[in-house]
Amino acid sequence: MAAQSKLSLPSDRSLSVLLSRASSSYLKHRSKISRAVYLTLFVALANRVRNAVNEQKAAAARQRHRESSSAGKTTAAGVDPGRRKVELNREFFRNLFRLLKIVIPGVRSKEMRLLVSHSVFLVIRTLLSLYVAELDGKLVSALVRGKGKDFLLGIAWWMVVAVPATFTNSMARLSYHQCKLALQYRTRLTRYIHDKYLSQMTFYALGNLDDRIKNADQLIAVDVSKFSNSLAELYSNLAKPVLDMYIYNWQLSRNVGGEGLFAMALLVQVSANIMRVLTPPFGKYVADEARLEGEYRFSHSRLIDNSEEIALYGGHESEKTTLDKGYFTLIKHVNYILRRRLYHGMMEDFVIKYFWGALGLVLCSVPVFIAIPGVPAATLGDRTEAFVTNRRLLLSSSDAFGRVMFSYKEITELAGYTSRVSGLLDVIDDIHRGHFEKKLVSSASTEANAAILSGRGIVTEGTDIEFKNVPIVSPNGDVLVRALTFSVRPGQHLLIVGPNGCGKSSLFRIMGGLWPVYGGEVTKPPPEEIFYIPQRPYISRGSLRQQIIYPDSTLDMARREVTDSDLFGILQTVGIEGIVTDGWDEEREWREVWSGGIQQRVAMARLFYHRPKYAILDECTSSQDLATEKTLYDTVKSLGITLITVSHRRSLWTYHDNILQFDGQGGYVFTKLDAEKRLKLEDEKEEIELQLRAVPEMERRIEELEAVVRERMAQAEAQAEAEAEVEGDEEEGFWTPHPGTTDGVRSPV
Ligand SMILES: Nc1ncnc2c1ncn2[C@@H]1O[C@H](COP(=O)(O)OP(=O)(O)OP(=O)(O)O)[C@@H](O)[C@H]1O
Repeated sequence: MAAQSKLSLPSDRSLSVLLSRASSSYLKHRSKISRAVYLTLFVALANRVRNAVNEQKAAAARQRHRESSSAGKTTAAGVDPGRRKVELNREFFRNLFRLLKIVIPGVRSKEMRLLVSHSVFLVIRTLLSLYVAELDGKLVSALVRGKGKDFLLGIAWWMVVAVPATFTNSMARLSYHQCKLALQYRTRLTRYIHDKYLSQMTFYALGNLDDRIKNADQLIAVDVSKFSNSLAELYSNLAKPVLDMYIYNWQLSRNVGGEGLFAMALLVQVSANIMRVLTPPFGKYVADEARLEGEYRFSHSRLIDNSEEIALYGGHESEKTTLDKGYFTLIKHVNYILRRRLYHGMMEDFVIKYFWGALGLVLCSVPVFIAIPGVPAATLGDRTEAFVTNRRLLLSSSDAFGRVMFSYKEITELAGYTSRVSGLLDVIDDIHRGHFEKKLVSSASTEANAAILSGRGIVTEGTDIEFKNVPIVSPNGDVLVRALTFSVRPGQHLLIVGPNGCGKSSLFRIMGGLWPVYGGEVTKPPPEEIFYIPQRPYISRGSLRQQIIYPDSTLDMARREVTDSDLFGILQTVGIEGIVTDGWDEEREWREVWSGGIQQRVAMARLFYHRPKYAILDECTSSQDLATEKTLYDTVKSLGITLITVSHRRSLWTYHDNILQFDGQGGYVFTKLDAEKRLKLEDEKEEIELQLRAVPEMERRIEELEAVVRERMAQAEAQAEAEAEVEGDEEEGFWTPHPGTTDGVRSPV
């Protein structure tokens, strides 16, 4: 300190002379030095760009090599989006640009207006800060020189400037613009995703036919929001410091000389590069954390969805283990990130606050120590003013630079969210193109199955339902039936039977367009002409009316000219008019209010409301007694609806004309169904089966009886032999006393 204060004294002539000589020689060669410095900078920059391009080319080549070695298994996304590598590379910028186009759709959009007004406030704020820095210098200078009037005037002006400065500060600062922007981004992105997610049955395919996305709900509800916040925050945290850096440094370079500033910038750049190398991949950490959060949340929602079953099984301990495991995996990861952040924060603090702070002070001292020739020596007041202004500028500039540096962490976090959200969009687009990716089970790996899986069938619209050589393939790649051919014409009711898991419901999934058609030809009427009632009735949210007309809206109902009293009539038909207690607008959690049987009848009521051409009834009356089932089926037929029924109940045979019978081994029979004849045959068959079932018991009884007979025969033989022996003895004059007798009386044998 002592040495420094000594150096700064103007009386230290020798040093001043030395410095002024150095500076005059520096000024003499200033333009040459500048040229050399800028040339060096340019060469360094060009080298960095060339290296970056080479790196990208090498990465692309590596990626191509990876893709070609796993041909046929890659997707548009390439890697499982939940786990793909998160880096600040070309892919990140491509993805970010794609999302930016969604969240800021045009120059006239609301988001653009918000961004522009935000930016304007940011510029005004920086210019005002610049002005305040100068004012501060003048005030301190007036203080040092003892100029009271100047000082008071300065203070008054300071207060005047404070009014617009405060307003711009609060407008430019985070809260208002940033939150508004984040909300706008989220709305745009959510709408965009909802449009795609709920079109072409994508929500079904994402969960059932493709396993690249694990928790789509988490991605849409949480990650989109985090991405939007992160993007809005980044603009505030990056745009302002970059602008500050530019303006402050420009002003500083005017005050202290461009080369000094450049030298300092070079040092800062080197240390920043070192820091960047040492910065952990926070983007990947964030993406992993979001994935683990999703998995943990999903375990909880599964517990809630199946609470009754789990409670009845007494499965709470097993569920607790699953939940604990999910939670601790997440927490372990969060703790790991925290530790990495701690070390990284310490390094950042040291470099940015202390090392760069010291560099800044050295820079501020330039005009103090170096007297510029031709320029009159500065007075103490001038030097103070210059120092205070420069120091303020420098503090703001280094603060801005620090924030740019810190924002690297935020950028990597944004990269994490960008990767997850764009991963979801990639997979959705892929599904829309008809490309699915799912880990196939072993049976799918046979060549014959692979050939079926690689094919695609034809789907056409018609009045009948017809399948010609269509394979039924499960999403796991299991070929349930190689080539199925059958047809349903209006009025020709079809019954489908077969063992569990043979592919009965899968047929409807293909018919409904949920599963791809891997071959053959499918003809089917437009979707609105087929109504499907599944095994488990779906009860939606909303009013009682909405339950009956689902998926129609009340507007559709009005368009169909159906009234509430018509609905009541339908409920009477299915025998549940009692559920209307508080009017049609009553809203409750109907799934919990109604029993399974009532839910099935509500599903049938929907069918009577929609009155389609074809009704697919997939075991949907299993909880009904025979009399109710009869009423329901009679009503369906009386409405002219053609039935396609899956049921094991013989009582339903009489309602059908054709039968499609699967054997569960990949074979099937499609034929006319003469219910009466078939029932008779079935009765006879059952009788014979009953008799056959008794055969083993009869055989066992025969064996038992044979054993008894054999035993009796053996006993009789033994007795005969004994008698023969006794007779022989008598003839020879011997007699044997009978046991228990002593009188020598002969006992009869
Ligand atoms: N989303 C899915 N992902 C993977 N495999 C599936 C999926 N849905 C069904 N499967 C499989 O397809 C096969 C046929 O199922 P399907 O539901 O068609 O049987 P089903 O004949 O209707 O049986 P059930 O009489 O028990 O209802 C089963 O092995 C089943 O595991």
